[in-house]
Formats: sequence, structure tokens, C-alpha cells
Amino acid sequence: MEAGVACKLNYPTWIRFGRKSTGSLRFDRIAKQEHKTRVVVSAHFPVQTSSNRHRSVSLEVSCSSYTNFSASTMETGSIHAPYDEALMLKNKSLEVEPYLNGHSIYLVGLMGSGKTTVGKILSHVLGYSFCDSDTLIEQEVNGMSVAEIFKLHGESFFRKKETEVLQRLSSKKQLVVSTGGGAVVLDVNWDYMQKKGIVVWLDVPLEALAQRIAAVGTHSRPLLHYEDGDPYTKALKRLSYLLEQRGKNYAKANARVSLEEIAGKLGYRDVSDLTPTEIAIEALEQIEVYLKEEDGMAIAGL
Ligand SMILES: Nc1ncnc2c1ncn2[C@@H]1O[C@H](COP(=O)(O)OP(=O)(O)OP(=O)(O)O)[C@@H](O)[C@H]1O
Ligand SMILES: O=C(O)C1=C[C@@H](O)[C@@H](O)[C@H](O)C1
Repeated sequence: MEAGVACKLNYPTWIRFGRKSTGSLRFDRIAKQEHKTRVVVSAHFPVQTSSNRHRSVSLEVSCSSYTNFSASTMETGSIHAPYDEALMLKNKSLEVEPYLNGHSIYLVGLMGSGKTTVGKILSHVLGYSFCDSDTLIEQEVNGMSVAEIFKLHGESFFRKKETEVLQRLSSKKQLVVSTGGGAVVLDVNWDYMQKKGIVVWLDVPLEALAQRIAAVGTHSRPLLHYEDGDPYTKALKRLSYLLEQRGKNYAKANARVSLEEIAGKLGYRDVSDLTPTEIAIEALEQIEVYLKEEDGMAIAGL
């Protein structure tokens, strides 16, 4: 079919796939002029995941002649095209950037939710600087690790430093900040994060978080040392408690990125099948929704 369509229409230049069962097929200007072809595209996008993690999408294309539009369909069939997540990320960032207007992005979420991993991807594609508030605190306290700071100076000292770091960052634009898991607890931190920034919550199921943390060990995360058991059990117990305590705080974020929802949309059975890039794309989408709402309200004078 791919050859058939290409032959009938001559050089279709590219096929673009959206993430919500939408897509478009674009043709070269020359092809349009030469063939005066009116193209009727009916797209059908069942998402398939193949074993090598490269997804392909079935696209049914119907075409009819421009000069005889009522004439029957020229060709129908399906094209398999690779799902290029890097391209989709770039396109999404270009779409969102004008609305962002230089606002920073503050990623919040429980330990291990991917703030650093996703944050680096976002900063790279947007051309923003990336920083990690835990790392900035460590630098301020003579290179001491978070775990050592907790042990030597206690949690309240750490929280004070965290607020100072967020205050310092709050005057800057074009940053992607990976915040500490507990940064959402203090109201003053919200004032700093939202001064020139948008707060995005990475909402990851507890079991997935515990799995990720167990894979790297709990030694660098002092708040996980209160429980007994193997690393997975320790992490799961403590994270459940922390989510109970902080759930309302995370929910105050301007945008929420739910891994369960993305997995559902993409037809994955498990959130662990999601790539960090897919999560970054969803983050941009949710930021766009938020900014458009804000824009609409400002125009409406609300
Ligand atoms: N989408 C993902 N799928 C699988 N593993 C991931 C994903 N995102 C991050 N990870 C892994 O989970 C662990 C935690 O990720 P990361 O450091 O980005 O989270 P974080 O929110 O910054 O954590 P913390 O707040 O504890 O610093 C890392 O080992 C990382 O490689
Ligand atoms: O969830 C938390 O309270 C923490 C998360 C980490 O990022 C560090 O900021 C520190 O270990 C505390």
C-alpha cells in the first residue's frame, strides 16, 4: 500500500502523527500542482507496541481525483510509519514555547518520580537551564550529601536551605527545576516557585516508585530509613505515608502529569513501559493546557 499511495499521489512528503488518535498527511506543493489531487484522508490509529519498543501506526488513506471529486476512491490501505518520539517532543516544545513566555518549570513529586530525568529532557528541548534543588543545597553546605545534612543538621535545617535555594531561583526565568520531594509542604516555597514559574506534578503510582528506588537502593534518601524490610518494602511503606501527608500539596500544582493516564492513552499495560520522553511530551501538553486556560481567563478579564 505504501508504494501504491506514493505511486498514485507521487511524493507525499511527510506523515505526522498526533498522540490523540489524530494525524495528518502532507503533500509536496509540486505534487499538488502536478496532479491536482484532492486528498481525502481517513486515518485510523490503533497504537501497537512491538517487542523492540518501536511503535508503528496503521494509517488508512483514501484519495480521490480533484477534477472528479465524486469519483471513487483511488486507493485505501495502511501505512506503517515509525513513531518518532524525539520529533514529537520537539514539535510539542515549539508549540508550547510561545505561551511559556520564559516562565520556569518547577517539577514536583515524590522521590524517584523522575523530576531529574524528565527535567533534563525538558530543559534540553526548550533550551532552558536545568537545576536540581537538592544538588544546590548540597553545594551550599560544603558539598555534603542530602543524607549527611539530614544526619548532621536535621530535617528543619535542610528545609530552611531548601527555601533559600527556591527563593534564589525564583527571580530567574527559563529554568527547569527538579525540586526536592518535600518542597511542596511549605507555602512560602509555592510563592517562590510560582513567582515566575509553573509547577508541574509528576504523579507516579507508588509501586512504580518503590520499584525504581529499590533498583538503586535507599541509601541516598534519608526519609526512607524509618521502615524495616527490603528496599522495595521500605520504600513502598514510607512513600505511601508521605503521599497521604502531601497528596493535597502536590495537587495544588498548575499541571499534573499522571503516568497512569499516559499509559492508558498510549495503550500500555504498565507505566514502566513509558519512556521519559513520552512523559516529557505529556508534561508539555499539560503545561500548554494550563497556559491556554490562563490566557483565556486573562482575555476574559477573570
Ligand atoms: N520513566 C522512567 N522509567 C523508569 N525509570 C525511571 C523513569 N524516570 C526515572 N527513572 C529512574 O528512577 C530513578 C529516579 O529518577 P529521578 O532521579 O529522575 O527522580 P527524582 O524525582 O529526581 O528523584 P529524587 O527526588 O529522589 O531526586 C532513577 O534511577 C531513574 O533512572
Ligand atoms: O521527599 C522528601 O522530603 C525528600 C526528597 C529528596 O528529594 C530530598 O529533598 C530529601 O531527601 C527529602
